[in-house]
Amino acid sequence: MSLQIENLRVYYQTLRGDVKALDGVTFTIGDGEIMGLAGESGCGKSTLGNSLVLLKPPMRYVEGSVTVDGDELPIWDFERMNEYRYRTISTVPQYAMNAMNPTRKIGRMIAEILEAKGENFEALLPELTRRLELVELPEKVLDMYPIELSGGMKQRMVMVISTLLNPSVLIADEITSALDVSTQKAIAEMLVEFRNREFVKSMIVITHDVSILYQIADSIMVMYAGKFAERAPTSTLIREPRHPYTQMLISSLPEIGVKFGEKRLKGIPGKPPLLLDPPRGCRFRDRCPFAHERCVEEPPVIEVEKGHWVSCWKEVGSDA
Ligand SMILES: Nc1ncnc2c1ncn2[C@@H]1O[C@H](COP(=O)(O)OP(=O)(O)OP(=O)(O)O)[C@@H](O)[C@H]1O
Repeated sequence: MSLQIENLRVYYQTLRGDVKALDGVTFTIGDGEIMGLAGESGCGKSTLGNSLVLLKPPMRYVEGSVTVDGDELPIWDFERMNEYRYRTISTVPQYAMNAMNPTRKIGRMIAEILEAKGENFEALLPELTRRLELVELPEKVLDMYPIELSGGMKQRMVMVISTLLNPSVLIADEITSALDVSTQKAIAEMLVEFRNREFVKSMIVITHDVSILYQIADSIMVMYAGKFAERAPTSTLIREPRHPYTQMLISSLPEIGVKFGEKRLKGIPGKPPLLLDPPRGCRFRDRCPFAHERCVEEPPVIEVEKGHWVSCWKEVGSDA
C-alpha cells in the first residue's frame, strides 16, 4: 500500500472563518495504482493534492494522517516536509508550466533542486538524459530557458523533474487542461509509462476531464463539497456509479460518438454549498433527487462490493 489517508481535514483560514475545503477524507492507493480524482470545480481536489505536499497558510491542518510506505508524513510542518518532497511524494502542480523560473536555464534549475536534496547533478545526468529522451525532449533543453519551450514541452519537463528521484507517490493536478487534445493524450500516456517503468509507484491524477481518467486511471474517486462521495475501479465508476452525485456527473458527460443533437446533456441543477458554513449531514442533499430525512445526518461510507465505496444513505437498508 503506497498511500494511506485517514480522516484528513484541511481548512482555509479567512477573515470570515474557516473554509472547510477538505473535511474528513479517508482512502488508500495501492502500489502501481493510478487513482483519478474527479468532481466539480471547488469540491476540494486541489486542496487534497496540495495538502499532501505543499500545506501552508492560509491552509490549516486540522486533523488526520497521511502515510506513505508505512511512514507518517509531517504534512502540517512545511519545513520538515522538505525531507519528503521529490523523494517520497512529489507533485506536478496546476499551472506548473508558468511556475518555472524564467531567469534560470533549465539545467541550472534542476542542478539547484538536486543540490538542495543533497544529490549530485553530474551523477544523475545520464538518468536525466535517458528520461528526457523517453519524453521526446532533446538534451539541449537543459541549456534553454523555460520561455523557449512550448506548453507541452514544459509540462513534460516538469514531469521529468518531479519524478527524477523516483518518489513513491506523484500528484498530477490538471496537468493536461491547458493543452490541445493530441498533446493531452501524449501527456496522459506518459503518466502511465512513468508508472509502468516504476519512476513512481502510485499516482493521483486530478482533472475535470473524466475521459482522460477513463484512458489512464485504475480507479476513480469522486469528491463533493470537501467530502468523499464514491470510489471504484474506473470501469465500474463510469458504468455503474451508485452515488446520486456521481450518476449525475457521469450522465452530464458527452458520450464518445454521440452527437449533441441526438442526446441532450443533463447538467446538474443547483450549486454546491458554500464551504464557510456547509450544511450538516450529506452536503449533496439539496441537489439530490433521492434526498430523505436521514440525509441531515452524516452518511456512512459503505463498501458495496470489493473496492467500491459509496458515501450515501441510499446504500443503507431502510431498517438501519
Ligand atoms: N486560498 C483560499 N482561501 C479560501 N478558500 C479557498 C482558497 N483556495 C481554495 N479555497 C476554497 O476551497 C474550496 C476547494 O477549492 P479547490 O481549489 O481545492 O477545489 P477544486 O476541486 O480543486 O477546484 P478546481 O477544479 O476549480 O481547481 C473552494 O470552496 C474554494 O473556494
